Amino acid sequence: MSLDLFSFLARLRKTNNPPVVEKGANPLRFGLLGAAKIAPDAIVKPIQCHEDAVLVAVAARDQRRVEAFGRKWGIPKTYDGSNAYQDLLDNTEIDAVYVALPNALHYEWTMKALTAGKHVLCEKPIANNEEEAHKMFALAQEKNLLLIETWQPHFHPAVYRTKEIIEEGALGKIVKMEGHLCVWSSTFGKDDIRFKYGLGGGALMDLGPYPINLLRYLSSSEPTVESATTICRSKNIDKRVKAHLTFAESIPAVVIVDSGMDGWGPLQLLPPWPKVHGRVECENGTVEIFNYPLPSLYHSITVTLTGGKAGTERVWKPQDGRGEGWWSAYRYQLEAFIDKVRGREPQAWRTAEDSINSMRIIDAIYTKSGLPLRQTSQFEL
Ligand SMILES: NC(=O)C1=CN([C@@H]2O[C@H](COP(=O)(O)OP(=O)(O)OC[C@H]3O[C@@H](n4cnc5c(N)ncnc54)[C@H](OP(=O)(O)O)[C@@H]3O)[C@@H](O)[C@H]2O)C=CC1
Ligand SMILES: O=C1OC[C@@H](O)[C@H](O)[C@H]1O
Repeated sequence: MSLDLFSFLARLRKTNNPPVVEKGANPLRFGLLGAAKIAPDAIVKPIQCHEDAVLVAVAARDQRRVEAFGRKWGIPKTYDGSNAYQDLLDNTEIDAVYVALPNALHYEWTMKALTAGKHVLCEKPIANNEEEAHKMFALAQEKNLLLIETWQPHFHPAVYRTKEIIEEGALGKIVKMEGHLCVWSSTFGKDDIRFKYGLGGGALMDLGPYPINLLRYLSSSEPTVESATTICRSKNIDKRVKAHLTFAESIPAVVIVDSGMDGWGPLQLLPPWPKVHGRVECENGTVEIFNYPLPSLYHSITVTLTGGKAGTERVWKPQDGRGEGWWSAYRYQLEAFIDKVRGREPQAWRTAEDSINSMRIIDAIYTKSGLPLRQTSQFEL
């Protein structure tokens, strides 16, 4: 499939500025915990273009900031101050919340949201550690509410297509795998939540879910962690992590994440080419997906057969099923969430087990590398 620049830019423009659609009779009412940087792309815009969802409120600590956020995104109700998040949860007109808080607060506010009777989409990683993840999903089950960790690549048809290529069988069995997510050091400010141990920081927490989940998804198997090495930027805050894993049938794999790649050029002011690919080597060839974390921005799926013949695909919408070429992975994810709440079978889903295992692997990598697990929340129900 060739990549025509005009349609590429037109698609991207629509992904970033999706149409605001008319809502149905009784849309699912969402509240947003935290006026976070990720929120516009991950939930505000997807809701704008979903006819069965409406964002009714946002809560943030600072009044000026939350009011500005509410105005910018047309959110009718704002909550501020030290009780803002709980005030939003006390709003009985809200059906579901999106938790966009630092990792260390995911447990507390998901537990509180479930207690308040809300369905929850919680940002990745779901918790500080596996122990917390177990308790969160146990409460969701007890309350008969939906809880999902938002790892959006799982919902994008390009990532699905990569799995399908492997499962079609022509490439033969998987022999080895690698997954990368390495980004420029200037991506984050010095005070970023990702650099604070008490907020659940660390490159593995922030970036690790991407390659770990990609390889689990593509191979439909769970790994054991053999070894891991880290480079830290400060005490207990990993900047770069390299982990060796073994998946089912003894498939070796390597996962590399880095939150501090050097720039290049004068004073290293220019961004490096990010390492954002997953590669699966099989008996008869390899498949590589470039930019699986943000496939709606751009991606490529390249299959190279042993002997040299290569082909590249780009997949923006599913062959069967709902979706538009301009939908972001977050939009596909919201579609699945709403399908599930409404009792319909979603096109893709992430189970409790999936998220709990993801935390188990993160914990195991920290342990193997000699770094402590992220601290369990002090919050008790
Ligand atoms: N799925 C994805 O593609 C992505 C997911 N993420 C995830 O989303 C979450 C938020 O990340 P991001 O948007 O980058 O982060 P931000 O720093 O922009 O947002 C964090 C939010 O947490 C709130 N907050 C509450 N307590 C604290 C505290 N003690 N210190 C700092 N902030 C606090 C702030 O809320 P307030 O508004 O109340 O001031 C802020 O809005 C993380 O879990 C991250 O892993 C991030 C990027 C991409
Ligand atoms: O979820 C994320 O996706 C992309 C990364 O650059 C970012 O740090 C992370 O939070």
